[in-house]
Amino acid sequence: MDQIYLAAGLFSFCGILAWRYYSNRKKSPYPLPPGPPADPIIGSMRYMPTERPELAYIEWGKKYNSDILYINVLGQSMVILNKREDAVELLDRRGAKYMDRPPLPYFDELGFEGMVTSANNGPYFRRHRKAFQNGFTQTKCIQYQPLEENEARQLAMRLITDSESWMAQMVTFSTAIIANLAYGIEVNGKDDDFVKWSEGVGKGVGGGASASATMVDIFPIIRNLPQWLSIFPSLKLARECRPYVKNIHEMPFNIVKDDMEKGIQKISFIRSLLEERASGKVKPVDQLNDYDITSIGGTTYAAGMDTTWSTTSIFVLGMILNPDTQRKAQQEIDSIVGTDRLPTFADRAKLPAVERIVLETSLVIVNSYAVNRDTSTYSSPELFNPDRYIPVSEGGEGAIPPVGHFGFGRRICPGQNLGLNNVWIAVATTLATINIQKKKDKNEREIEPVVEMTTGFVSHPKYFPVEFQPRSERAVELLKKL
Ligand code: HEM
Repeated sequence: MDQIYLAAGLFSFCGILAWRYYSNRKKSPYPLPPGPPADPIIGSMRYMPTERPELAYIEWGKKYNSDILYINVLGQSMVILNKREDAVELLDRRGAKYMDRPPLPYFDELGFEGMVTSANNGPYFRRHRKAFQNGFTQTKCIQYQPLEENEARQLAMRLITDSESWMAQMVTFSTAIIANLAYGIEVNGKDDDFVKWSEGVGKGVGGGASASATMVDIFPIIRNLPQWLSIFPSLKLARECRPYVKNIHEMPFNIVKDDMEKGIQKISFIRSLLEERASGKVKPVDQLNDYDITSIGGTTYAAGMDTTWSTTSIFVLGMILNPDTQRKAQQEIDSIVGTDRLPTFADRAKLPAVERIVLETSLVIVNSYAVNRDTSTYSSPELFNPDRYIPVSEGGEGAIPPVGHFGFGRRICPGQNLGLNNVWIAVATTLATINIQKKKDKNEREIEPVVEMTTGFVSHPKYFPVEFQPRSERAVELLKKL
């Protein structure tokens, strides 16, 4: 009997593929952009890169002499944009037309069915987007600055005392900020449950390869396989990490509800949504039910945590490979902030060299990799060179800021004010107190970091050893004053 079902399943499956292949071929009245050759039925599947797809797309661009590429895998069409102008034109200017998302079965299997990131335009998308946009305006983000300053100082102290686990300290930093502002929960160090869950969620999100490219995305039917038949690596990974995703949705939400019932006063984003709902002043179209609020909380956690620690890790890499850039920013901090106190957000406008490092760090977020590696926009885009942004009037190149590291148009990251603040304060505080340098082996020889980025929805550098040397005893004293 099982064999009959299997044969029927395979037959229907091939039928669906053939139908998708032929209907797609017929539908195109205009010539398609160039791309890798396609085989019958499976399309260009055998050319699909499994690792670092953004690099393959750049190579295809050169090979087919086009900034816009087309690929069809199993009937699923994809257009790849390698050039800044095209991305801005299509995703910003004509954003209303291109704002929808393809189905993301891998992320659904992982437990992110409710995240706004995968929702298409409609009432659900609009009420979630509105909650984010209202919650994280530039003005609203000011209230989180004392929390961010405090966490950045704790981060610097932990980098000094436990350098080996520096990447886990970055995860702790971003988790501590998000857990506190979203739910009013305090996170205690890298062994806290919330940090462990963040690592589990990060592993699952990282396994998403480029969106829509895992086996689960290509053959969503395999989501029906029972647990014991999770034979495909992406299905197995999504199922392994699903409990962490469930935890970050449910546990903190229940803690907030519990606190409210017990009359415990703690300010948080999720609490403000629950209180707003209870006030009865919300328009029916913006009303959020428990599922909405739980999903908004889980999305805040996942979207804010992984991106922030990835960016701060890239900053560390940039600093050990570019000691002169580091010294220059430290000199700027010393001359503006002095050495008797630590930097705060009040110093931000007076620290342009630090700001340029934050900008340059953003240049390498995978989503915008190709568009920001265009040599007609940046000379030597492969170099970590924050000075490229120095205005022409001050003798610099006056390069324009990168685009796309916070997305585009109607889907632009609603947490960008908060995200940039988190990264800025981590960069400023670390540079003020620590020399970030290559670790030395037992023969006092510097260990060259092997620069390898992970493949995934959010890409980060793989672990490399670093030495975090306090700049002075005074700097350590200031950090200890917390
Ligand atoms: C340095 C930090 C951050 C970076 C680099 C970043 C980057 C991005 C990017 C590139 C997107 C677009 C993804 C896409 O088009 O599929 C995005 C979307 C999003 N981000 Fe961020 N983000 C950061 C921090 C945050 C924070 C702190 C929050 C939470 C408050 C947040 C919430 C979101 C949400 C909800 C979306 C989905 C928007 C939509 O689909 O309409 N992000 N982010």
